[in-house]
Amino acid sequence: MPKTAYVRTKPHLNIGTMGHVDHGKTTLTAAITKVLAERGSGTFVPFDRIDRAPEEAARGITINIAHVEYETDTRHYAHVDMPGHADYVKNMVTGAAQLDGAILVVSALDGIMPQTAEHVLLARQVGVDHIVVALNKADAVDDGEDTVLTDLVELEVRELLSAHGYGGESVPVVRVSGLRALEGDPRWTAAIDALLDAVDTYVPMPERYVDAPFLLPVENVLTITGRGIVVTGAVERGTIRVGDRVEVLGAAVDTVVTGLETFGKPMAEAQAGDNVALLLRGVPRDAVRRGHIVAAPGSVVPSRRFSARVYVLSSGEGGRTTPVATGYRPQFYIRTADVVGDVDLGERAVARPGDTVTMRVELGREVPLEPGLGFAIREGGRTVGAGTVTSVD
Ligand SMILES: Nc1nc2c(ncn2[C@@H]2O[C@H](COP(=O)(O)OP(=O)(O)OP(=O)(O)O)[C@@H](O)[C@H]2O)c(=O)[nH]1
Ligand SMILES: [Mg+2]
Repeated sequence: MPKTAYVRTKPHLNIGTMGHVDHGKTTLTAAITKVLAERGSGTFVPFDRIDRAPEEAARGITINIAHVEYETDTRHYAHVDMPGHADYVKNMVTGAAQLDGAILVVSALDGIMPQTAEHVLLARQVGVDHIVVALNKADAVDDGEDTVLTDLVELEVRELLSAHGYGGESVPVVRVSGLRALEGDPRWTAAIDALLDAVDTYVPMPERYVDAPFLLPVENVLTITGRGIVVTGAVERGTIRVGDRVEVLGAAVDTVVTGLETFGKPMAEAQAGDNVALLLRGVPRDAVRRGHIVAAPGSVVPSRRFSARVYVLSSGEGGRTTPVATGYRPQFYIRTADVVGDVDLGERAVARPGDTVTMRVELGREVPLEPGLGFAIREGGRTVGAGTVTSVD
């Protein structure tokens, strides 16, 4: 049976759930799809279809990012559910790199925890401009007559967001219970509606550069035996049609797009902002990986060297306790890529935790770079710095 084609009837945005492990991101994601399915706009995606890898089920945590789609009255959304566990921040960064806005999930029982703060910092760095807060597990807080405990958590979250330039006073904070909404409790399904209204109104439709040369940072790669490979990700800019030629930077591959889909629905044309799967003809398995870039041929020149302004996280923010010096070689997280890089601090030579410095970086491999591009610096499983490219050398 031929699959039904994707019909673009509403503006499309990419959002996602982030926050500390176990605060309820996957439960909330399932609840959102359930509430909307009952409104007749989308399909319910149960919890175990989001965390579906055997290791995820066994450990009760999210490891891989998962995508679901849904529609509100005014918009079509691709929603990325990201892992909260400290060991999988790598995967979280890949998910966040595609977002137009994020839902920060904070358990009202626990308040801000280390990955709550780390995710906010990383979101800022990879270019997520708008955050809406879901104060989850509101059903479980023993607040008695007033809501003093939850009020304190809310205050704390607003301060955290302000500290990272998100204007915490004006960020919508909605008290929800993903778990009770999934069970159909009307008080809490109404809270999901309120959360979606906040996302619809607070996260603006970003400008889409549909006329720019095509660029898509690869999030995932699948092999279809005999047909080629499929790469998935969000289109950063431009437009692509079946039959268009592309190159894969990082893999040194020239090829043709032979199929295009979004959430299993074929499309003739994908444009900036769309979350898509591209079928690429004749590309050997294993040639393309997460972090590579699919682009219009000749449209970008990748480079290894750049200058940047970098904030070195303080130890209180989970960063290093000792200074970094010229010769330091951490991992740089740029779009969906992570690449090792050599740091040169010039005459300054050292940077202490808490400092903002200018540095030159030489990456281990070429990636497309441009002034203004944000990135994170990680080392030994923790985030130690956040920066912005100032010039490409
Ligand atoms: N009481 C209560 N429990 C909840 C709520 N939402 C989630 N939980 C419980 O919290 C636990 C963690 O929920 P998940 O949805 O897996 O949390 P998560 O944030 O996706 O976790 P990671 O993806 O591993 O970071 C589960 O036992 C849920 O049943 C809620 O609104 N109220
Ligand atoms: Mg989860």
